[in-house]
Amino acid sequence: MVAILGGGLGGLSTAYYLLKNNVNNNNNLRLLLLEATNYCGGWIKSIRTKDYIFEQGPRTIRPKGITGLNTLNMMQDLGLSEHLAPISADHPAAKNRMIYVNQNLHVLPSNLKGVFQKNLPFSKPLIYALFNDIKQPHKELQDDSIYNFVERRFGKEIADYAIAPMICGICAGDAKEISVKFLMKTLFEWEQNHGGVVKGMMRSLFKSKSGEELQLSDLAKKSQEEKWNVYTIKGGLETFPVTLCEFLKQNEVDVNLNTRIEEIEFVDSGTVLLKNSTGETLKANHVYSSIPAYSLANLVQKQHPELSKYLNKIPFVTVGIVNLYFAADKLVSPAFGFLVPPIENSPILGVVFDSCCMPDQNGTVLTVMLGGRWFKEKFGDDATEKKLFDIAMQEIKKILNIKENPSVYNVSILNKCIPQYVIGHYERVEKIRQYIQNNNLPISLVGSSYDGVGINDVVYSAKTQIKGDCIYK
Ligand SMILES: C=Cc1c2[nH]c(c1C)Cc1[nH]c(c(CCC(=O)O)c1C)Cc1[nH]c(c(C)c1CCC(=O)O)Cc1[nH]c(c(C)c1C=C)C2
Repeated sequence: MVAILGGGLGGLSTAYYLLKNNVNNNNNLRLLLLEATNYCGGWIKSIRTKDYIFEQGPRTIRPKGITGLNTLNMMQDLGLSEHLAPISADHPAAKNRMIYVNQNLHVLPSNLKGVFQKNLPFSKPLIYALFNDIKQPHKELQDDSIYNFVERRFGKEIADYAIAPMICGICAGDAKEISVKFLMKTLFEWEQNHGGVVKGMMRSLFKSKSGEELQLSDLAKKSQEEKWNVYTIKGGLETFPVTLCEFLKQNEVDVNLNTRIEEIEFVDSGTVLLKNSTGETLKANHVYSSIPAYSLANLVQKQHPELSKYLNKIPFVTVGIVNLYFAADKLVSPAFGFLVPPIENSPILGVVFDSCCMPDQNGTVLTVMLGGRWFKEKFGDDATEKKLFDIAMQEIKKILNIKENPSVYNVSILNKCIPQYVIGHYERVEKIRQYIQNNNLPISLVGSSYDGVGINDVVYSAKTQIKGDCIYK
């Protein structure tokens, strides 16, 4: 029996690929998914009514790259093809991404032409950043913060107004702490191996590309032909984990809700005991942990304090989400929304214009994101939903010039929801996996704590982890 800890997208995807593996290899491995709460889907949660959808976690998925195409293959397999709502590259939600600087909203360039023009708040056309890169001397490093790297190669304005807000949008984190390898591994390697980004890029143009071949589903091919930028799911993103969970149950995966594991004991390389909160002990041959690294740290603390210490070194941040529904239509211009660079020292991280990104919404739907890396600093230890709502309203009235109050709203505090891949993250994860291997522990690590925080990354890391675990072949 294989046990899967956690019923978020990481755990569900792990069960899905283990099931596929069973079918492909004619195995009959029993699969048991254990979820501590009464819901499968983790942070992906949608509140739907006939007029609006409030997304409490992620809202869009990227179709591109091997990880994006892989998720589309899974979507088709789950029968979700007709439920997807693509946003094409020329849609305002794809083109108009803004930042709020010096009390003004500025649209970021979205095409090559824009790179040659001067766009506020930048003092020069962005193309000048490449000259900066060519001029910079070589600096040998193992890792660096993404902010330092971009400031060094492309200048402070790009670091402050493009990269730092983008890091807020992706992981609600501080670019001065996040590893450059999180988003720019290839660029960093070009700098380290070839002395600069432009030099590395020129050399790579003459090298043949190699990568994993992925057989594309019709849906994945369609996304390429129609040039999708991102997509959502009609009726809310929650449809994805809910459908995936149903698929697993129909295929005889045991999904146990309200089952909180409190301790893990490794007996030998093929036996592991999972003790739950009611004092019951489950025996498995292998366990896949998709729960946050800090939760796993608690479970292994007694038997493997060193492993627990490494796991606890992966920090997480809390995000406040304020969803707002206004009956009036088009209160904002058509755009994806805006981000506030940390240098502006605002109480909010950004706002998504959901009614522009998602179909079938009457009126105006906005989501204000607050806190992240600065949650405690801005809101203290006793942040209340009322406090977050008041701040969100005050900011959107000021920035978007909205006069009315929302007809409906929802506030969620997502406690420790996004892992932070701080400097040294990848080496730390390597050390954790090395410890597991050296001690022959029958456990594999999946989920957002280790190999990528996005939806596509989480799905893909479940697939690659299972492929690498030779015990099932
Ligand atoms: C709970 C809040 C979340 C914030 N980021 C994420 C969540 C769940 C996760 C996330 N969002 C994006 C990515 C990148 C890769 C992907 O899968 O699409 C991840 C992992 C994309 C994204 N979401 C927002 C922005 C501005 C971006 C950046 C890229 C883009 O322009 O598409 C909206 C947004 N998310 C967060 C904030 C603070 C925010 C602000 C408007 C945090």
